[in-house]
Amino acid sequence: MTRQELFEQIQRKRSYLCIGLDTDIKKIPPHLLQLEDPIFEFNRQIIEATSDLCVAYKPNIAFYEAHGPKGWVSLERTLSVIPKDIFTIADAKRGDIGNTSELYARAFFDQLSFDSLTVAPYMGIDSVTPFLQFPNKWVILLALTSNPGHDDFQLLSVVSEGKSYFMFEKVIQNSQAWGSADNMMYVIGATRHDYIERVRELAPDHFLLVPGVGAQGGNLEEVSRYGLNKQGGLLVNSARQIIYTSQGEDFAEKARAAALAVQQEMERYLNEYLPR
Ligand SMILES: O=c1ccn([C@@H]2O[C@H](COP(=O)(O)O)[C@@H](O)[C@H]2O)c(=O)[nH]1
Repeated sequence: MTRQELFEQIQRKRSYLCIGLDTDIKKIPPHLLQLEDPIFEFNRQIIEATSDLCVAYKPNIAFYEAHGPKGWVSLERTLSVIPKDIFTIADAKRGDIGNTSELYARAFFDQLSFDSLTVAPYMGIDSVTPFLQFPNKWVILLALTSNPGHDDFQLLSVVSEGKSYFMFEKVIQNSQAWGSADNMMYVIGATRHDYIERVRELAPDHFLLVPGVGAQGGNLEEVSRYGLNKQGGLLVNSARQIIYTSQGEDFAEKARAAALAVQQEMERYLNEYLPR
C-alpha cells in the first residue's frame, strides 16, 4: 500500500486507528474455546465488527508464535479476512545480520503478505536495508517506545558533531538515508507524547505508528495535536482497550463500540488539524 492510499483511507474513514490483534487465548470469551480455532474466530468477528472504523490492523506476532504451528495457521487465516484496502502490520520487532533479515522479510512480506513489519534499529543499516528492498512494503523502525524501560537506552545522550542528541533522535535522523517517507515509519510511544513535536521536526513527512493509548494510558489528544501532518501521518494503535471490552457473546459488538468512540475522537482532531 502506498502513502497516498493510506492517506486516502484516513480521509475516507476519518480515522487513523490501528487495532491491535493481540489475541490472548486466556482473555477471549469462554464460549469460543470449544471451537477448532478460537483465536481466528475471535479475530474474524472483531475484524467484521470494526473494519469500517480503522485503517490498519496490527497482530502482535508473539500472540501467535506462542502456539507453534497452530498459531501461524490462525495468523494466516486472520490475514485472509482483513479487507484488502486495510494496512497490515506484523509487530514482530525483527532485525539481524543482512542475510537473516532478508529471510525475515521473506517470511512476513512474501509468505504472509503483510504490508509492513516492525524492525529494531539496534544492529544498524545492514540489518534494516534488506527489509527495504521489497516493493510496496514498509519498515516500521522502533525509535521511542512506550514501555517504561525506553529510557534505559533511547534517551541516552549521544554527541555528534559537537551537539548532543538523544539516541532515539539519532535513530530517526540517520535512518532517513536508508529509506524514505514512502517505505519507512517510526514507532513513537503515546506515553511519550511530550517528544512528538520534536519527532515532527526531525521527520515531518513520515508516518508514525503510535502504540500506548488505552491500556497504557497515552494521551490521544496530545499525540494528534503534535503528530498529525498534511497526509495524516499517524497510525494510533490500541489493542486491549478495544478487543477485550466484553467476555460475553456480545464481545464484537462491544469492541465496535470502543473502536467507534476512538474513531469519533479522531474525527474531531482531523476536523481541527486536517480539515478536508
Ligand atoms: O513501543 C511500543 C511498541 C509496540 N507496542 C505494542 O503495541 C501493542 C500495545 O497494546 P495495548 O494493549 O494497546 O497496550 C502491543 O502489541 C505492544 O507489544 C507497544 O505497546 N509499545
